[in-house]
Amino acid sequence: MKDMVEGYTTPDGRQIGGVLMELKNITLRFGGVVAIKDISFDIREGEIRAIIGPNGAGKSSMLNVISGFYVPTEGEVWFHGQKRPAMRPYQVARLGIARTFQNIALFDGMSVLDNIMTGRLTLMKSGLLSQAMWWGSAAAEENEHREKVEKIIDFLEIQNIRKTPVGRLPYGLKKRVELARALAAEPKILLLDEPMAGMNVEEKEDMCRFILDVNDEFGTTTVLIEHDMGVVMDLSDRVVVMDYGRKIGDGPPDEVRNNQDVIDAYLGVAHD
Ligand SMILES: Nc1ncnc2c1ncn2[C@@H]1O[C@H](COP(=O)(O)OP(=O)(O)OP(=O)(O)O)[C@@H](O)[C@H]1O
Repeated sequence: MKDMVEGYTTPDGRQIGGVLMELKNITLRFGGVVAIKDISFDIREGEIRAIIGPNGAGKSSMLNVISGFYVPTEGEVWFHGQKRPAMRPYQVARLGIARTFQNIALFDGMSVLDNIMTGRLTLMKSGLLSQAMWWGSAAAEENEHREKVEKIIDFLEIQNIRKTPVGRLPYGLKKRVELARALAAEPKILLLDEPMAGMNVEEKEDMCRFILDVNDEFGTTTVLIEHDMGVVMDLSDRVVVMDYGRKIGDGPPDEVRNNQDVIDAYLGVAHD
């Protein structure tokens, strides 16, 4: 049963905690285009939260508001019980929000290991110069970062490609490396923008398993956009449904699946 203050227990017995982030009456305009219209929802500690909707519904825009890439025209973002001021994306990243991208954004010429290490940049204390010179505390710090990264590499079962340049990897593995890099930042909230896009069935199954295992092992709160309905319904604890910038549904997968507005939106039924 859901307890809106303390959290709730999922049907598979996982304990979901209190509210970690709250989006309050978010509106986002691009000139005359209203990408998001007065949407509110929350994200709870340990939850896998999906945002779905037809093309152009405003899902990526919403993810960009959460990641700080877009500042909403109206409305507020609350994180850890405090209103988040307008920030640059790197400042939001330092708060513990990491993401993957719809189109893979890795450094093709760099090894898997080095790509994942870039995920730790926001956590590094010593400057680039002392790191480059391998000076004192920088050396100790780098060892610590390496250990964390190796743990993630083991966890995501990519040991055998750790030295391979990313450009040589098949698509499904590149997506896994992106997940690894985002995890390297030890995020409080992990944002996944279409993590299964372009994957075959086997790759999708692997990615689903890893997302669930990450949630299990690290307790990471995850927000994902995904078009594959089977995946969304299997993975998520709660789903926000957007259509033409508005929220038309919000709840557990079964509830959302039976919501007539949601069914109409996906069937393309006209609305006012
Ligand atoms: N930078 C931008 N400038 C102008 N309009 C934009 C911008 N980004 C998004 N939009 C518009 O905002 C609306 C929502 O777009 P958004 O990309 O958020 O939808 P989406 O649900 O993620 O779509 P898709 O599933 O196709 O990726 C669309 O009408 C889009 O054209």
